[in-house]
Amino acid sequence: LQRTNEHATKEGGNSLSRGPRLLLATTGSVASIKLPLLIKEIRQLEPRVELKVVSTDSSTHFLSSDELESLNVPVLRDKDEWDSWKRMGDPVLHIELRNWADAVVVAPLDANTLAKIANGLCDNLLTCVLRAWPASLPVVLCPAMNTAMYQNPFTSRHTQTIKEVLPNFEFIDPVSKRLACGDTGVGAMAPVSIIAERALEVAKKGMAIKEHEEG
Ligand SMILES: CC(C)(CO)[C@@H](O)C(=O)NCCC(=O)N/C=C\S
Repeated sequence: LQRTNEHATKEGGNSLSRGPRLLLATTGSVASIKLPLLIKEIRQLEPRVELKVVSTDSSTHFLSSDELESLNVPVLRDKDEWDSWKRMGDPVLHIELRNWADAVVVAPLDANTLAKIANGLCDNLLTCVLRAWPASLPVVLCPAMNTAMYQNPFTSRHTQTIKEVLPNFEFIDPVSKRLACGDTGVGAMAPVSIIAERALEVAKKGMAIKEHEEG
């Protein structure tokens, strides 16, 4: 329980005393291997940033646990939700994270999670955070998938739906590069440098919005 309380906003901490709070998320794309690079880049740009990571169970195939340990960042998984709630009054992890973060960056966003967001599905920690996410705060989605998957009509339909229903969600589109399966084509996650720069911009914007809302 102690672990999850750390997500609660610190009472009395004035806004100048904290850096932007960024929730990074990885999903079931090979591009999840870029998480350590993304974290390093973000910390170089803004050493005061506070980071937490949510990794879907599919994503864990691409992230070795000892590599995650060395990242020196809390990585929350679906099981953490179940470990931390036993009875009424216990913290609800996806709400704790929703209240803690100034912005969310999903890098990489796999086709499955794109489809879930577009249809309001929330069957894991990440999609529950996004389903509860405030309309006033930013989310950045970085799709990454095989070209054939990216060209499937559902990709553009789901993307368009999200842009219409959730205008505070924005996309950093994939690029054409050599993919994990050997193909070369559109579907590779955008460059880490671009994602890191945008991640900090939206985290600072989210922090300012929250300060304004909290008065
Ligand atoms: C994996 C990485 C990061 C290597 O530079 C790049 O190719 C990428 O984002 N690929 C998109 C995901 C992918 O490849 N999918 C799986 C089957 S093709």
